[in-house]
Amino acid sequence: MIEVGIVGGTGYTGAELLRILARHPGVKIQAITSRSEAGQPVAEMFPHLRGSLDLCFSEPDKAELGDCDLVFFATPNGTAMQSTPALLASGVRVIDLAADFRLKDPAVWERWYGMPHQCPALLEEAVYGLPELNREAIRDARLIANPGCYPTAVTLGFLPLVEAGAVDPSWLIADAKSGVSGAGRKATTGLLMAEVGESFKAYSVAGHRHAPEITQNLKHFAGVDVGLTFVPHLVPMIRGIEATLYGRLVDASLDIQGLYRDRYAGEVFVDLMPGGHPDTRSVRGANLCRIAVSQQGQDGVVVVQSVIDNLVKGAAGQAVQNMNLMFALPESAGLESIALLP
Ligand SMILES: NC(=O)C1=CN([C@@H]2O[C@H](COP(=O)(O)OP(=O)(O)OC[C@H]3O[C@@H](n4cnc5c(N)ncnc54)[C@H](OP(=O)(O)O)[C@@H]3O)[C@@H](O)[C@H]2O)C=CC1
Ligand SMILES: CC(=O)N[C@@H](CCC(=O)OP(=O)(O)O)C(=O)O
Repeated sequence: MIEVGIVGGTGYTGAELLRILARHPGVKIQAITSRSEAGQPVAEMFPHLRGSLDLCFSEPDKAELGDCDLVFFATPNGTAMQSTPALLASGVRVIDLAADFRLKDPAVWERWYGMPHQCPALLEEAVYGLPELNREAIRDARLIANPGCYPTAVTLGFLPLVEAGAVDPSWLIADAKSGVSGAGRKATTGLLMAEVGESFKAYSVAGHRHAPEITQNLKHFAGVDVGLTFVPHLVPMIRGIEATLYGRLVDASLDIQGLYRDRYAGEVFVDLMPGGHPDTRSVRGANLCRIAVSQQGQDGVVVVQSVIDNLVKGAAGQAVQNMNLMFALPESAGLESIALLP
């Protein structure tokens, strides 16, 4: 059994890790931290875990994380980088669900996250945990930077086109929409039901911190600079991201359906639809990115629709997929649940 610790067990991604790991056949949860709920039984806060998990929350500094095989950080940006060097030194592997190790350039990190990086020497070693891109490197990694939610939907949506050089890399548009759980569990006026219900708006139009992450990914497999316009929106639903992506085909006669089919052949957690319009509820609760691709008109504009559950393929499910690879378990262990309808 892999012995795991979770730092930040009361947040939405931490709770989702607990839901998945409580029934994972190869995992024993050793420690779950919360500063605000330390000492409280986890199943008292999360009754859906009654009978599945018999542990109390503990303070992060008392959780004996150094005895675990793996520690997940489901904490705000800038938290994992404080304790990751010591954990790695004691032989513990780390998966950070936040952004601390996603950007390779510490100056870019500081510009977008507003704080200096505490361990820039680890940025080179950290493996970006998108299995469909980095599967082999993930297997041997000590430190995984679990991708952001929008970057997962957008990168998987654009990947086949950009990797094949099939679109103009200087003209890529990502129009993305997220449910409110993407903003975490902390109380915020702007996330009250009366504020977000029956309304729909764009935000961070001047620049969002996921833009450099997506650009870093696309540039990596395009081999050239990319020009990306990324606009996130907040929609009145709880879970889910829908990203509508636009590119200009270099050759309008390209078989784009075939390109996607070949790229994602054998990928259990990417579903290419033959057409139609994937909706977020078709992936709710599932570790899946569902994609449809089409061409509009004769002028070579390709439109990709990519949907994920932000808390599953966009966070906790992807983290467990990475863990499975790191510990040579079946990649889909613990991740077989089908989406919930309605
Ligand atoms: N929500 C989403 O869809 C996604 C989130 N992420 C990222 O995952 C991370 C967690 O997100 P989410 O679950 O939504 O966040 P939440 O705000 O819902 O939860 C944060 C958790 O971290 C704990 N925490 C806060 N500060 C500290 C600290 N300094 N030291 C230790 N623990 C701390 C909190 O518990 P307590 O205060 O009691 O200790 C809480 O359990 C974030 O970095 C987020 O950006 C990534 C992809 C998607
Ligand atoms: C709806 C909403 O507010 N979404 C968050 C992004 C989700 C997130 O938690 O960001 P990471 O994936 O980088 O951790 C935002 O726009 O800041």
